Amino acid sequence: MSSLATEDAFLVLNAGSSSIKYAVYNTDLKILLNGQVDRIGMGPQFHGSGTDLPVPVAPEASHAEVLDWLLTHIEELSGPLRIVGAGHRVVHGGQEFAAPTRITDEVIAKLQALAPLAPGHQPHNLAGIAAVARRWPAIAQVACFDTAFHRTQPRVSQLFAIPRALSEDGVLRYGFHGLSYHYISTQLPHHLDTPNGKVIVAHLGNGASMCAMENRQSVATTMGYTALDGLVMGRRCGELDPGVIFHLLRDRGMSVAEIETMLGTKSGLLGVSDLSSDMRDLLASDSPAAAEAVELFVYQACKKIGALAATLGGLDAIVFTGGIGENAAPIRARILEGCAWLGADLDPVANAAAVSRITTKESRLAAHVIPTDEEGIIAGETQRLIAR
Ligand SMILES: Nc1ncnc2c1ncn2[C@@H]1O[C@H](COP(=O)(O)OP(=O)(O)O)[C@@H](O)[C@H]1O
Ligand SMILES: CC(=O)OP(=O)(O)O
Ligand SMILES: [Mg+2]
Repeated sequence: MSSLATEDAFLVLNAGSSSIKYAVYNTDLKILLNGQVDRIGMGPQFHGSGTDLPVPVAPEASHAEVLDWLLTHIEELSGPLRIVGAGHRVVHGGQEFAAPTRITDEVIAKLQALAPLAPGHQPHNLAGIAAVARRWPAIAQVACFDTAFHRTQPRVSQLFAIPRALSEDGVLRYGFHGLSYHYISTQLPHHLDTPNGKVIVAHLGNGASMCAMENRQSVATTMGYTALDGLVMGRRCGELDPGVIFHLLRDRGMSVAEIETMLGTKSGLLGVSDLSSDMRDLLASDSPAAAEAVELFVYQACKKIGALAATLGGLDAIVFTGGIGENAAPIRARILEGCAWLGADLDPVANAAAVSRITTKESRLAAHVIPTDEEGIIAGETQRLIAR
C-alpha cells in the first residue's frame, strides 16, 4: 500500500461466527483499507487490497490463529499509518452495555462473564481486543455491541413467558446483529419510499436474524437470550422446542456441553444438509438433503416474516442484507414468493442484479437489497468516544 501517507488511523475488527472483517479508517472516517477472512474452520480465505489468498494456516484453524496472521498482514498493509485506536464488534452487551464503551480491564471482565451467552462469538471478540492490546499497547479501544440497537423494544418483545424473577434477573430476549441493523436504519431514507414505516430487515449471513422496525427503531427481533434462536443458520438450529433438549439430556445421555456444541455448530444448514454450512455450496449441490436444508431455511424465513409483520400490524418493506441476503438472488426470490400474500411482486431482473429495489413498481410490498456496513458504525462510534 505504497499510496498510504503517514497519518493517524483507526482499526476496526468485526469477528463473526465464520469470518473476521477488518477496516482501517483515517480520522475523517475515510476508509483506507478493508477486507475479510471468511470460511473460518473450512479452509480460511483472505480477501482484501485486491488480493484473494488462502490464509497460511490449517483448514480447521481457530479464529485466534487466523487473527494472529491477519493482524500481521494488516500491519504490513498499513505501512506508514499510525494506528491510534481500535473499535471492536462485541456480540453480547447484556443488560449493562446499551451503548458503545471504552474498554478497560473492568469492562473486559464483565464481557468475559457474558461469554457463555455467545460462545460462538464473544471469545473471538475478546481475543481480538487482547491481540490488538498486545500489538499496539498504548492505544484506546472501544467495544460496540450487537445487542444495543434492540434496547428500544417494548418490554413485551423482550419477555419470555418464564417466572418473573428470571426476567428481572436479565433472562430476556436481547437480540443480535444490532450494528448491522443500526447501519441499515441510517440507510432506509436513501432507499425506501416509507423509511419510517413498517420494515423488516433480514440479516441473512452465517448467523441469521430479522428485525422489525418502525420509525427506524427495533420493535422486535428473532434472536433471543443467545444467538441460537430464530431462523435456520449456517450451523445453528434457530427456533427449537426446549423439550428436545430434555430428550437429549435424559434419553440420549448427552452432556450440556455436547448439546451446546450440537445446536450451535453442527445444526442449521450444515446439520440438515449433512454437507455444508455455506449457502454457496448448498445452492451448487444436487443432493436432496442440501435442497431440503435450503427449503427449511426459506420456510422458516417466511414464517418469521409473517410473525414480525403481525407484531408491526402490517408491512411496507423488506430489506435483505448479510452474506446471503446481499448475494444469494435465488434465496431472496424464494422468500419473496412466500410473501406474495403480503403483496410482494418480484422483479427478477432487478433481483439478479441486486440493485436496491428488487420488486416491481406495482408491488404493494417493497423489497430492497442494502449491503450492510457494521465496520462503518463501529468506526464512527470509536472516533466519537476516543475524541472525547
Ligand atoms: N454468492 C453467494 N451466494 C450464496 N451465499 C453466499 C454468497 N456469498 C456469501 N454467501 C453466504 O454468506 C455467508 C456469510 O455471510 P456473512 O454475513 O459474511 O457471515 P458472518 O455471519 O460470518 O458475518 C456464507 O456462509 C455464505 O453462505
Ligand atoms: C450474532 C451473529 O450471529 O453474528 P454472525 O452472523 O456474525 O455470526
Ligand atoms: Mg456477520
